[in-house]
Amino acid sequence: MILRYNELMMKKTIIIGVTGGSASGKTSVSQAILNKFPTERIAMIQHDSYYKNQNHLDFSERLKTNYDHPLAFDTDYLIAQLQTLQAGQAVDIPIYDYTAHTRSNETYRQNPVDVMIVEGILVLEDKRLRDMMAIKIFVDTDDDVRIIRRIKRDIDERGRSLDNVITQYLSAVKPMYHQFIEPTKRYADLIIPEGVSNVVGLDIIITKISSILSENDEKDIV
Ligand SMILES: Nc1ncnc2c1ncn2[C@@H]1O[C@H](COP(=O)(O)OP(=O)(O)O)[C@@H](O)[C@H]1O
Ligand SMILES: Nc1ccn([C@@H]2O[C@H](COP(=O)(O)O)[C@@H](O)[C@H]2O)c(=O)n1
Repeated sequence: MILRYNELMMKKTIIIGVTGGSASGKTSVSQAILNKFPTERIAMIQHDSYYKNQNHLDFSERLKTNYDHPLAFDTDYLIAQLQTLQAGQAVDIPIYDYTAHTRSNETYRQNPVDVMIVEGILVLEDKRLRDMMAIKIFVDTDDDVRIIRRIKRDIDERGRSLDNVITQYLSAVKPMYHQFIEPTKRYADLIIPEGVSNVVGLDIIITKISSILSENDEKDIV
């Protein structure tokens, strides 16, 4: 009985999934949440950090990968690293290079935190990952808004041409969204239209996280 009581009082990292289509505003929503809390209590891991390593492929071969398909990700590694964090140990997370279409040689150290946001287009697609999440959020933004944002971002930040963004959008991003991402909306606890502009939606999430952190503080006192 004492063991059961101790188990109940143990802190375990709460995982919050934030998904939605490409350029829907997942990162902006996650960042807006992070900004409200101390960095030692809440952090974000991006599924994109776990795109498979393609160092063994020529650049021209890397361009043929479908980056919007679940098989493009090493989700097993993400799950393993989340489990390590939940066991109270730090992990070294890969840093992805969108211009090279592969992992860089760098990693960054992530310490365990009370709340971990796991962000990405397919984080609700994998049942094992979904089952680790206490809260699941879908950022819902119209396709036309997303493609406009994506054109701008991919040209400014990810080393792409306009032709390249349009071809990739029509051949992979759009069909994969409808096949794999949009169907995961049904698993979401909260759907946030328009992402970070949705002040009420953000307030609800921030209030919920504040109460999770307060509960954890009470466990510290006991
Ligand atoms: N509500 C919004 N209004 C205007 N621009 C936005 C909004 N949300 C995101 N953006 C912009 O759209 C781009 C993609 O947003 P981001 O949050 O990185 O999306 P995702 O993580 O879903 O790909 C960024 O340039 C960001 O500044
Ligand atoms: N080498 C890569 C890897 C990924 N992408 C695209 O990134 C999108 C996911 O990132 P968001 O920030 O938009 O959620 C995804 O749609 C991939 O197409 C890429 O273009 N190249």
